[in-house]
Amino acid sequence: MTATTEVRAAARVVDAVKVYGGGDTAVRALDGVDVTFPAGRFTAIMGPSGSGKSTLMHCAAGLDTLTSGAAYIGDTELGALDDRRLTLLRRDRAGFVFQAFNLVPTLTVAENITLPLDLAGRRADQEWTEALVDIVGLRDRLHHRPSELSGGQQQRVAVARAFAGRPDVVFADEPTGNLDSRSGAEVLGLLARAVRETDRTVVMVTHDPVAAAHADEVLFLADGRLVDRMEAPTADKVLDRMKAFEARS
Ligand SMILES: Nc1ncnc2c1ncn2[C@@H]1O[C@H](COP(=O)(O)OP(=O)(O)OP(=O)(O)O)[C@@H](O)[C@H]1O
Repeated sequence: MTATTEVRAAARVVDAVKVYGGGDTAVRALDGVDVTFPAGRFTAIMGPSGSGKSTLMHCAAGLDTLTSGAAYIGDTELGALDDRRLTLLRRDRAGFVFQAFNLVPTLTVAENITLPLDLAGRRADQEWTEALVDIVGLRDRLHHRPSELSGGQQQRVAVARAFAGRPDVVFADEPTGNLDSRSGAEVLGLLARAVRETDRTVVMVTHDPVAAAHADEVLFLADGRLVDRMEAPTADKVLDRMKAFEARS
């Protein structure tokens, strides 16, 4: 971090409420959440199953809409955009890593990495792409197809792809859910390194304390509310915090 005291928000939600359904069966998945995801930081969102983690991430990323409140990427309020402009904003200013790697099987690793840029008609920044390829350690796999890679390698391609367009923020939803612990640790290390070395922002949903420990800060949700946050997390500290929530509920 630099010496500046002002925190620039890569993304944020203000008094975010999300209600699914209506009447007796309505579910209040987010119940008045205020969260800032600081630029240049790796933030993990944790909480028990059903606490609203995915809902918060999807609404912050413009993949879903809030019932009330506001979500911003940078200074742009997502609720003020029509569908087309929202799609463009997601494409140009956000990156995504999901549990399923979502690579295109017929394209090479290199083509998968630059696919979002190609679809947007943007030219890949050669220097940036080269740096990403080195960060994720795929230089000798660039001309392979996804089926020729291990799961961990495929997810590393997805990480490079998410950062390819220099997005303001990369949203990762259980990015290690399909990986063994060693590959998972590698992917998390790469996410942390990409944040550090390229000054990007990552917001990651996880239920795994070991994964959360790779983040700079962990936010804890319970019943759709932000109940705690932890700087410089360790897996043990996160696990203890989670146990305390479970004991209370
Ligand atoms: N499309 C939907 N329709 C109705 N209810 C939903 C929908 N999506 C989520 N919910 C409900 O909203 C609440 C929050 O769900 P969400 O998926 O955000 O939680 P989560 O913390 O990500 O859970 P998990 O760790 O199990 O993935 C849950 O009670 C869930 O059942």
